Amino acid sequence: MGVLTYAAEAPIASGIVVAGRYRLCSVLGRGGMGTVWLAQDELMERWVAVKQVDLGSDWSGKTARKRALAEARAASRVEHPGVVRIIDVVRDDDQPWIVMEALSGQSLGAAIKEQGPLPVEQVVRIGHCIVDVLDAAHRAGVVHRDVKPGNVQLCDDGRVVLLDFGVAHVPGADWRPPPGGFAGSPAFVSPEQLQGGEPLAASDLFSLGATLYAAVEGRSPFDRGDLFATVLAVAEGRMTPFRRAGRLTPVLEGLLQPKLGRRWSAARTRAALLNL
Ligand SMILES: Nc1ncnc2c1ncn2[C@@H]1O[C@H](COP(=O)(O)OP(=O)(O)OP(=O)(O)O)[C@@H](O)[C@H]1O
Repeated sequence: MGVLTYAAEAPIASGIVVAGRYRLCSVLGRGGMGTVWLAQDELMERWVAVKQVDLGSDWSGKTARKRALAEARAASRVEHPGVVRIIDVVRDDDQPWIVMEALSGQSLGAAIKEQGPLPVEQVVRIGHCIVDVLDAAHRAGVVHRDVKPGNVQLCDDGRVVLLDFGVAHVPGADWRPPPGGFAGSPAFVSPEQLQGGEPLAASDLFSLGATLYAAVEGRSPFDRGDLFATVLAVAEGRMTPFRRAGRLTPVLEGLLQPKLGRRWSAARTRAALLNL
């Protein structure tokens, strides 16, 4: 099969075949919305990743199916090598599954956990890739809303890929996260997102700032160890002072501006990263 790097990791194929075609092999990762499996596409004879979307409290699977379709459509709308390629959305036993290209490597979140703070040059490169992806997404009308280290995949071939469009906003989409709460991850969301405001491209740039900060400093600028304290730190714009960011500091400060009018745009961020 195609991606040979998986051969060693993939154990004996399981007996579970999804949609008569995708044989589940091993778990690639788990998130709040479901489990991502490495699977063999027995028809095309290649490796794929399939995301088993949790049904939550809706046992009929109707909401989960809408959610899965919305996620797949949002990601498919952005044509960029830095966005995970969606192959299909299939239904098996009333459960929706998103079929994607299988990416090698590990998430940025896993890399930080394993290695601690990453070198500035590496974080500059990651920043470059993700700001480019976000710019493409925003031009396509998609706001990701959950940019964080766990959703950035560092592939073995150097590709940096944005994952998980599960709470992305697309105008006119059929499914939206329930109103009232906020979509995203507390330690990485912008203050305006926390207040449940309209989805804005600028909010993704704030989350990019928090993600790059976490990569270079080893933890989110607002992580206080418990949810309430973390949310308060975001709301009050109190970030932990920089210790390792070095020449990345002005870019991170620009992206992490709590006031929308002062926050750096994708173009300004890209230009600044180029000059570092
Ligand atoms: N296409 C893929 N190829 C390889 N690994 C993947 C792929 N998609 C996801 N993963 C792995 O699975 C993990 C969880 O994926 P994902 O973030 O899409 O799930 P989720 O349930 O939506 O998570 P969240 O908690 O952010 O909502 C990722 O951190 C990544 O390591």
